Amino acid sequence: MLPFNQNLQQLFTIAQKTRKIGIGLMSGTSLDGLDIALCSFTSSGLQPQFKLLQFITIPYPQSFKDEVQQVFARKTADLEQVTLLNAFIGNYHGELVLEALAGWGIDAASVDFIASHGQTIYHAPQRLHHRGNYPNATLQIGDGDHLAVKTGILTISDFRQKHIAAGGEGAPLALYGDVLLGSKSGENRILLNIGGIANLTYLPADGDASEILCTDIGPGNTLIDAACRKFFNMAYDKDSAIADSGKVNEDLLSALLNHAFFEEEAPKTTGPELFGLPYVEQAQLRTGTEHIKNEDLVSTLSMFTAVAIEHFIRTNILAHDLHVFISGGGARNPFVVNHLKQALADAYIADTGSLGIDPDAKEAILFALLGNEALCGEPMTIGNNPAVLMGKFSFGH
Ligand SMILES: Nc1ncnc2c1ncn2[C@@H]1O[C@H](COP(=O)(O)OP(=O)(O)OP(=O)(O)O)[C@@H](O)[C@H]1O
Ligand SMILES: CC(=O)N[C@H]1[C@@H]2OC[C@@H](O2)[C@@H](O)[C@@H]1O[C@H](C)C(=O)O
Repeated sequence: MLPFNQNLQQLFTIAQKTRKIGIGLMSGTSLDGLDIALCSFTSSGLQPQFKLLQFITIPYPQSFKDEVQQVFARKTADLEQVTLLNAFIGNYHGELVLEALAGWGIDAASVDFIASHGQTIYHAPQRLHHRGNYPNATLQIGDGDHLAVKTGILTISDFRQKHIAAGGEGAPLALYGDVLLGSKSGENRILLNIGGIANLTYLPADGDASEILCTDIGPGNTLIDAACRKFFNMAYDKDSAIADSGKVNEDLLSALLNHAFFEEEAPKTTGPELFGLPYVEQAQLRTGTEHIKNEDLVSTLSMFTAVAIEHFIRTNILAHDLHVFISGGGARNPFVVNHLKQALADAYIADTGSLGIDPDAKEAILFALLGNEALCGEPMTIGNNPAVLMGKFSFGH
């Protein structure tokens, strides 16, 4: 036999294993920390036998958040900073994986793969960039080679590019995990994730793939967090204490809800590039609400998130007997969740914990699952969504 790259042999061996141990990594738009989910898989595809073995979120230090914020969702940024962060984040995430493994008393050599989302720094689907000649685009940094070499573990990364290459917007990828882990015959389900951006997957009771819908909805916590940072020097509105102490400004709320994105047909994606503080400031100028109390602003932004979700569900998902399962940090925001419970009074609403899926771990589990699919799955056809296996392979040696 001619000599060949032994990494390919390793890849083949791992793909053939009947039980794989994989780590899913998610660093979301909230920039709160790195979510690390250690999972085991004994199959792929429509009946994934999967177990969450360990989960941790390692919070980012403020200095790291500040460095990423310099380039995050900004139209102009220091290109040197982007370049440095790409390598730095890959290596840093590798260190955090080793730290988590040490904390769990698990040897890196017993982990078959890491599936890493990276850090989104800019999301630019055509519906946002409006530059005719350019395709849908998105950029996640924290290169997989650095993670692989740091940990010595096969790393699969940069999942979103293939989705775009196959006709999608690069998100939401939750579709693939939600269909596999969240479907239940006989129950109309919505899996709602309230992270920085809110998204949902609708899974109809009859499993009709043409009815399944997975889309971003609008802001999740991103605007609430931005206002808390700016006016209260706090990372977020813990247990919605600030929103509860303020009053919703109805004029500003109407102006915030008045954007073409909300009328566009789903599936669609968005990000803090659109729903950032400048969006709020423009709505305040239009309505003469620049001087409302900071507490009222946080109340109004929290209601904006809640009402955008409620409207989307009411107008797009006409099924009855809805069971809504919430995940993401927003599941712990009582102001938002209580509004949804009141406004969607006919629906059963709980967090994904009641499905056995830790609400904080759900997105990291998704990437572990996508990594497992990349190794040994088959492309899934779900309606008109891209039917592709995603992710790029990096080797530790
Ligand atoms: N106790 C709490 N009360 C209110 N809000 C909370 C609480 N805990 C977390 N959050 C919110 O959840 C956010 C973190 O959510 P999450 O980790 O799901 O975001 P993310 O993974 O960055 O999002 P995405 O994947 O959508 O980009 C925090 O920034 C905060 O706004
Ligand atoms: C480009 C990007 O990073 N998008 C994220 C973001 O955070 C929530 C929402 O916007 C979602 O579309 C996506 O993440 C999840 C994991 C997804 O792809 O399903």
